[in-house]
Amino acid sequence: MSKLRIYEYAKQQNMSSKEIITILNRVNVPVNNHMSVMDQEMISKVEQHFKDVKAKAEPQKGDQSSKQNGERRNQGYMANENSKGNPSTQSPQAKPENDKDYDNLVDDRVASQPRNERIPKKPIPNKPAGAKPATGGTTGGNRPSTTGGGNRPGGQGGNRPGGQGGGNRPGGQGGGNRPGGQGGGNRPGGQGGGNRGPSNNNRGGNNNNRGGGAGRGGNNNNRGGGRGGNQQGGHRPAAPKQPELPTKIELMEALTVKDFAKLVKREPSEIIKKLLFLGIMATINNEIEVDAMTLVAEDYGIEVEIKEPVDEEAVDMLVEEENPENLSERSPIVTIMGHVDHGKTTLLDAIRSTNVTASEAGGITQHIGAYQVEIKGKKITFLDTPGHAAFTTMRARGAQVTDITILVVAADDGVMPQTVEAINHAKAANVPIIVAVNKMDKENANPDRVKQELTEYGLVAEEWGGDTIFVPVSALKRDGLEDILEMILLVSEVQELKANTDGRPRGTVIEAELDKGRGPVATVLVQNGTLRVGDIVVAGTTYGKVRAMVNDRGRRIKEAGPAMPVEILGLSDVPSAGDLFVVYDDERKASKLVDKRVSKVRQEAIGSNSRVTLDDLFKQIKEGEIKELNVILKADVQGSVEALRGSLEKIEVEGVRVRVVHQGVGAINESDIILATASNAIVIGFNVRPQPQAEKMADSEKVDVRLYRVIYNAIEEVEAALKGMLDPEFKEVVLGRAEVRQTFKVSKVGTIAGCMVTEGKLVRNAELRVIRDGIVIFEGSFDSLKRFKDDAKEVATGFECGVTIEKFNDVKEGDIIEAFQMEQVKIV
Ligand SMILES: Nc1nc2c(ncn2[C@@H]2O[C@H](COP(=O)(O)OP(=O)(O)OP(=O)(O)O)[C@@H](O)[C@H]2O)c(=O)[nH]1
Repeated sequence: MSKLRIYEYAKQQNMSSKEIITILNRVNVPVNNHMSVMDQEMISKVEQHFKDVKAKAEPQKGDQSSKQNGERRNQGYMANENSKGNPSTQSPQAKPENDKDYDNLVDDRVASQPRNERIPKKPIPNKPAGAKPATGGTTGGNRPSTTGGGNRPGGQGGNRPGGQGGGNRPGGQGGGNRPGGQGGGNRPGGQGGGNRGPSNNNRGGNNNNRGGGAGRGGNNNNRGGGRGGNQQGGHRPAAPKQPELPTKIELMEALTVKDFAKLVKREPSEIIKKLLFLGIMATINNEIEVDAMTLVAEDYGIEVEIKEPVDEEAVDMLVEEENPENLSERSPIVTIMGHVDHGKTTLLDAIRSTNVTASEAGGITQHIGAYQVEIKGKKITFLDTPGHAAFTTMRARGAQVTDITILVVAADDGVMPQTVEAINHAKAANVPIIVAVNKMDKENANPDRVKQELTEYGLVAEEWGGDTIFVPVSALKRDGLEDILEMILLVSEVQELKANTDGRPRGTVIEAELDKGRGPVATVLVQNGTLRVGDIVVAGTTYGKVRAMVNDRGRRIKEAGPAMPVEILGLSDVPSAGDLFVVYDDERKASKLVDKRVSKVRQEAIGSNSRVTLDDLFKQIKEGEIKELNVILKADVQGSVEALRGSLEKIEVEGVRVRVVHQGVGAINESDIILATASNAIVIGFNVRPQPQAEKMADSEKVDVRLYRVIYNAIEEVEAALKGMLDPEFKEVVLGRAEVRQTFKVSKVGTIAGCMVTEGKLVRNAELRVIRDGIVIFEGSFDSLKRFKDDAKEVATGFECGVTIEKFNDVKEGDIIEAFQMEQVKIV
């Protein structure tokens, strides 16, 4: 029995850990908790204690239960020890001492014990009805009969957990004198009075007055008696049978009381009671920690296995360690970045149309967010979303897709702000940069100036002693394209890019949209393994079976290996750009994971929505903390949403920023407008239109909906709008004046100025100033404005009123109170 822990021993004894701990404390062996190890000596002491109690009890009652096997002895022990409920049949010494805690514990244990758990498995002879509680006595059902002790030979009490309560309740002692006892005598069951016990006992002398109660007792007992034989005495037919407890449960993280109750197949109220006993106040929807759940479960005798919570997100992110033997070379994935108009799109298009993969030549180019080209028998994958916005968004989502960055700098323009940003992004992501000095065909092209300027950012050309590759190109004339591609291959060789074609397929969503005919369509970039039609894919908050795959030439394919961009059909919803995807073997597991993610996202959304209120916005603006333009963003594809969001959120006009409160793919609908009203937002649609209903609603709610087809225009307009939001000009408007005719000092209120409004009106919510002899002596707000005894919102010329001023009591007769407010100057 080495290393036997208390909870294990308790289980063996069919007792709760707490009971054993209590007994150990009583025999002067202090222990910490249910996990404490019990040595042989401790076990002996506990067993000796059982024996002592049994020995004390036996002479008094020929209790059968006490002769039962060890499994039940605790109950026999409890019952006997507490059966002082019937002084006439039991010796008061049966309970060794008056240990209040102990009694409570026992009482609690009994009260909360699931009946079927504690009922002896063997039939108990000669105990037909008495063993069960009267049907009518619900309480009796749960805490047996205790009382029973009173009417029946205590021994029976001993057989059932129920038998014990009497000891705890003073009423129990009355048992002997109660009619219940008589009832028992009259009835076949004999013990019926006992069963009704709890209520009778508790009420002591009331019993005698409650003939009805006694009568019920009798009935119950009769019934009980009738069934007793069949039911082998120990069980109670009347009480609804509780479902069987699980033998083992797994706990991983905090659960609500409701969920935990479900897990252990018990009523939440019962769990709440048990928690209370542990000193934990919880309601049905409160979460309870694993520790508390363990204690409760063990109290039920349920084995608990604690599992480390598995962070599915982390599992997804985890790129399994691949055996180097299984790895093979893969193509590089390239992103093109650079300043506006420096030729990113032209370069991407030029490369695509001149270097299509040999096998795909002839196919019709399709925009799927990425494409592959071939040079010297090797492939290169280009992400088709130029600009660092998309790149950063993906990176922010944990997607490290890019292996190499092509930084496009126009030779006639040189380094510009977005060139610098692009450099910083690439550096932050640790991605090597190849500089494409574009527009070399232009007369004023000055590649040396570009090289010179870039040295400032740590990009030093090889010929100048650095290690950055500069390639002069003309995207327009398609010059230097091969050079660029060769350089990409060169850099990627150094990088030794590898993947396992047979590994678990995983990768990143490049863009996604909802296609009217095809449903959610996502372009994914496979980064490891081989994605096949029929695979079950989880991507962000969506999943599904890959129904079909289409490559960048619009051809249907069956499988896609590493570094291959492919459009997939079959997802249940539209994922977001930058979402990682992983293939799962089990569809159920996939759906469970997605459910979890969806509810997490929803909760986050609720959290953020609650912040998007006008009140809050006003507060923030008033406090000068943040000034924001709230925006709801809708676009045709996820890629545009992300790109637009990235750019918008970078705009900052003198401290005023854009905050995207909601974004999505698809038409602008009514719920967008409702959200816009609630959050005082404007709606930006990119390549989408509002639905007719939404348009109407926007009109009536005066929501500003702006539609664009060019990202740049959207950004420009928003910038302008933000400028309009810069601190508006205010001017003061005097609303009225009043003369103080009299003052009254009232304790707790302060000075009340009795006034006569001489000009305009006084307005309760306006600001005020106190003017004495032409000098402003105080500026503040009204504390109260009254007409006679009633609060007034405003008081007009010619009327008297009472005014108290916030934080100012020094008002005097003859003072002028001027009410004013600040009004925004409208810029026309
Ligand atoms: N002369 C010349 N013009 C070029 C070259 N490459 C691009 N252009 C022109 O430069 C302008 C901008 O080119 P884009 O490819 O749209 O530039 P971009 O960087 O993609 O611009 P944004 O999408 O606005 O960020 C277009 O008018 C192109 O025709 C080039 O090599 N030579």
